[in-house]
Amino acid sequence: MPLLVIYNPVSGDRSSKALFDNHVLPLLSQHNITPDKVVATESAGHAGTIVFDFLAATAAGSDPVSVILGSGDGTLHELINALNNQPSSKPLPRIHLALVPSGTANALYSSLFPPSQHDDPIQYKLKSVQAFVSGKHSSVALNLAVTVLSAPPVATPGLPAAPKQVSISAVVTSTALHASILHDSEALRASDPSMERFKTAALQNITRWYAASAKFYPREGAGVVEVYDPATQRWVPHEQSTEDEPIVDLNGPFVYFLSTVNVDRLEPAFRISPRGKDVLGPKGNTAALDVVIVRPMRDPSYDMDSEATRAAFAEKAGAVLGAAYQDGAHVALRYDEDGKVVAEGDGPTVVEYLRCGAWEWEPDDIDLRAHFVCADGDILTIPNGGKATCTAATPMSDSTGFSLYV
Ligand SMILES: Nc1ncnc2c1ncn2[C@@H]1O[C@H](COP(=O)(O)OP(=O)(O)OP(=O)(O)O)[C@@H](O)[C@H]1O
Repeated sequence: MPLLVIYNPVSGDRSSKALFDNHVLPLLSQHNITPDKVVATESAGHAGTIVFDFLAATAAGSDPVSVILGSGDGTLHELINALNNQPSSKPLPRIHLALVPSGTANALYSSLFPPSQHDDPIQYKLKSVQAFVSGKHSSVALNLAVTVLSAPPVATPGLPAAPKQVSISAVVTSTALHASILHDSEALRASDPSMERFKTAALQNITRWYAASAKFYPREGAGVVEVYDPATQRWVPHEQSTEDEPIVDLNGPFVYFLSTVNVDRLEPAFRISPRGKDVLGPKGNTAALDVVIVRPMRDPSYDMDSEATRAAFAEKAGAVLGAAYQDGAHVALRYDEDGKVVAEGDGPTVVEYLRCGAWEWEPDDIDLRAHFVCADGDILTIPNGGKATCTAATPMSDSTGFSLYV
C-alpha cells in the first residue's frame, strides 16, 4: 500500500520534526518500510494539497493508501475538508491513517489511546504507528460530522441566495461557550501555545448565555432521540421523542452546547462526552452525535435573568466543566431542591447528554456570539436569520473514507 508521511512542524510544542527524525522514521526502517514520500507542511492548508497530489500521483484506481500524520486535530480537520472540497470525478480511496499526536490537545488520539500514568511519553505517541507496522491492519473507520450553515430561506430581494458553507469534523462541533472559548483562544495562541490558553478564554466567557433554539433528530436505526440516564447508566428515549414524533425541540438560553463524533474527550483528561466512542468500531453501529448541553433555566433556583444570576450560574457551569476532568463525572451531576449542584439524589440533571443523528441550531438574530460554530477548532459564523445543521455520517463503503490504525 502506498505510504505518505506528513507532519506539521509548528503544531503543539513544535517537537514533531525531532519526533519523526528520531523515532517515527527509524521505526519504519526497522520494519523495512520505506515511505513513498516524507513531507513537512509549510503553511496552513498545505496538508490537504500534499495528500491530494499524492493520491493523484499514486492511486491507480481505488486502492487504499496509508498516511502517517504528525499533527493535532486541526491539521486532520483541514486535510479531511480539503479532500472533500477537491473536485474529483471518482470517489477517493480509503485513507488509512496512523496518527502521531503532536498538537496541543490531540482529542482523537487520546480518545483512541487513553493515556495512563505509566506510559513512556515517546512510546505512547507511537502506538498508532506501531499498529501500522505490526501489519495486523487493525483499524477503525472514522465517522464524520457534517455541518452545513445555511442562510435564511427567503433571500433578500435582488440579491442571490448566499452559498451554503460546509465543514466536516472528525472530533467536535460546538456553539455557545465552547465556540466562544475557541474563538478567543485563537487570539491567545501566539502568547500561550499551551492548553492554559483555553482556560484563560473560558474565564473570559463563563458568564455568557446564548439565545438560540435547537432541534434533534434520531440516529439511523434508533427511532428516537436518546438521552443518557446516569441512574441506570443507559441511553433511554428522550421524554419528548417517540417513534411517531421523534424530533426533540429545546429552547434557550444555553450556556454549553457541544457535540462530539468518534471521541469521548477533547484533551487527555477532559472527558466531556464520556460515552462518545461507544459507537466506533464494530460494524452495524450507526454513526451518532453525542451532545452535551447545559441550559440555566433547568436550575430550580432560577427566577429571573440578571447579571447576578449569570454570575451565580457561572460557578455551576464551572463545576460541570471541572467534573468533566474527573473522568466525565459531570453527566451524573444533579440539582438539589435549592439549586445546589450535587452528585447524588434524583433532582434534574445539570447536563442534558443526548445521542442523536443530527441537530439544528438556530441562533436569535440579536445574539452575535450565538452565531459562532466551532468545527474541530475552525470558527464559522452563521449568517443572520440562518442556522447550522450537523449530521453524523459513516463512510459510504469499506473502500472510501478514513480509518485509523489502532
Ligand atoms: N507549516 C505550517 N505553518 C503554519 N501553520 C501550519 C503549518 N502546517 C499546518 N499549519 C496549521 O497549524 C494549525 C494547527 O495545527 P494542529 O491542529 O496540527 O496543531 P494544534 O492546534 O497545536 O493541535 P490541536 O488541534 O490538537 O489543538 C492547523 O490549522 C494548520 O492549518
